[in-house]
Amino acid sequence: MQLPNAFVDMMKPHLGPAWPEFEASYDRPPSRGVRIDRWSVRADDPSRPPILHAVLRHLRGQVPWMPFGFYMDEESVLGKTIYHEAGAFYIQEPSAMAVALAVDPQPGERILDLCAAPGGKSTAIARLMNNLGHLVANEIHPTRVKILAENLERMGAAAAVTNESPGALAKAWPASFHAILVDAPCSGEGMFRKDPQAAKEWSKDSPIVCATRQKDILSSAVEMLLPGGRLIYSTCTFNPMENEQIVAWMEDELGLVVEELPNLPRWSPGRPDFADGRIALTKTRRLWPHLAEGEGHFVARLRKPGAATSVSDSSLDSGRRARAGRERRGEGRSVGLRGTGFKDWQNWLAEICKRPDPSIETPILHKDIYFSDELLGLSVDGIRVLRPGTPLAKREGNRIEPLHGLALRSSPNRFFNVKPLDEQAAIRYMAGDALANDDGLRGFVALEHAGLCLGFAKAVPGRVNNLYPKGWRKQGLISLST
Ligand SMILES: C[S@@+](CC[C@H](N)C(=O)[O-])C[C@H]1O[C@@H](n2cnc3c(N)ncnc32)[C@H](O)[C@@H]1O
Repeated sequence: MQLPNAFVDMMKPHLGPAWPEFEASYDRPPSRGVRIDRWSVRADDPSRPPILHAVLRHLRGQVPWMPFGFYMDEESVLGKTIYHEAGAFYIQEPSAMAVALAVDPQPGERILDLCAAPGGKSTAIARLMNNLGHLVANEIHPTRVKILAENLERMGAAAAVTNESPGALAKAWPASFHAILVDAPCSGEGMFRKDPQAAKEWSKDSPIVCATRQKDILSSAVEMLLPGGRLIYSTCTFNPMENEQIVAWMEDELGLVVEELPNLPRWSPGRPDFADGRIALTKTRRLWPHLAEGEGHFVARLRKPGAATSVSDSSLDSGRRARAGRERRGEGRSVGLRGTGFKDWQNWLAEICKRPDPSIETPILHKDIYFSDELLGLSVDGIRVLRPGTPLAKREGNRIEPLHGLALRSSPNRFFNVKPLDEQAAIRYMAGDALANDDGLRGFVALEHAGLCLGFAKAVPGRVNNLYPKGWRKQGLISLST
């Protein structure tokens, strides 16, 4: 492909003898990948559903640095299947999979993904924590934040979604997070072969403009880190100004300390010679498109000085203790979820779930929607919150009806009423077709296929009403079993 001349002039001296190989990588087709989040991909795991073999037949081998990441051909139909709709996998560029591994999220941690849409890294972070942490996914752009919320919901990821500038969040949430990811808006030099328009829009000023914005975002991010917390910085661009030089700036100006990232297969060390020569920059990592199959990425992890705040010492835990106290007193956390509202929820959950997920037992109620509480203990004054967690159910008068988010976040075996569907029936269900009530079920039913909870239906005598949300319905999803 025709690379911008100023880009060649900038990068060629930096790459030296590697330049021809790097340049040639732009003539290869872009890489695509898939993260299989819901099913175990271990060959010896008996819980692997048989359909996984069919899914793997559509893939081209494992991404070397991601145990549940696989390469996918451009023409793959996986994105048009019921498995995609039910959150079994997330289509993600393979190099981008490196970032959640660098975050290394731990159960119980409070984590902020500051530039999160469309949600590739947030969904991976939630998966790596087994949904046992408190993730806030923020996106500044008002349209992109909606796509983020939908992807988090589809993947059953426990996360709050906010739509704020980093500066506004820093005012509201000082010293609040164990880890913050800044997957920064960048000049996108790793996007050129996927999106030739990105190459046309690139100018020699792009790295400088982007670096200034990145410093602004990072200055806010550091304020929100707990002492001992980690900041993960990543870009999908190659120039030194937005990568090693930003990391050197964070050490000098923000007082952070670079930390060694693992040496995963095909990851290369960062380049001290791209900044002021400081050796610590070898602790950062680059995924070069001529050395690792993927579009390319830069990732660094830095620590804020101070004794690490353990999960149990943090304000998260005081939030949890305060909530436990309110529960003992029979109060909910939010307006409308006190006294009887709270009891109604518990009674309803006990009616439909034989084993409720503990993280949804004490939701908050906002505008008649029950959400899981992922903002636990964080002030929301003046913050645009799209959703404080997963939408679980809605209150209609004195009834409670399950929402799709509850299905996607749950394993089907948590519910009393489960109706297995074969793949063709699941395709019809997701198209919005009516279902036959041939097994005498009554009330809310969770629909199951391949170990996935597809959504809900309501069984009444003689028929089953399809509750698959109208906005999610799709015609013509493709079968993998034929
Ligand atoms: C590289 S993308 C994030 C990709 C995302 N992390 C993922 O894995 O799906 C960067 C995001 O930063 C957002 N952004 C742009 N300007 C911003 C700013 N000044 N502050 C915070 N975020 C910004 C963009 O809208 C974009 O969604």
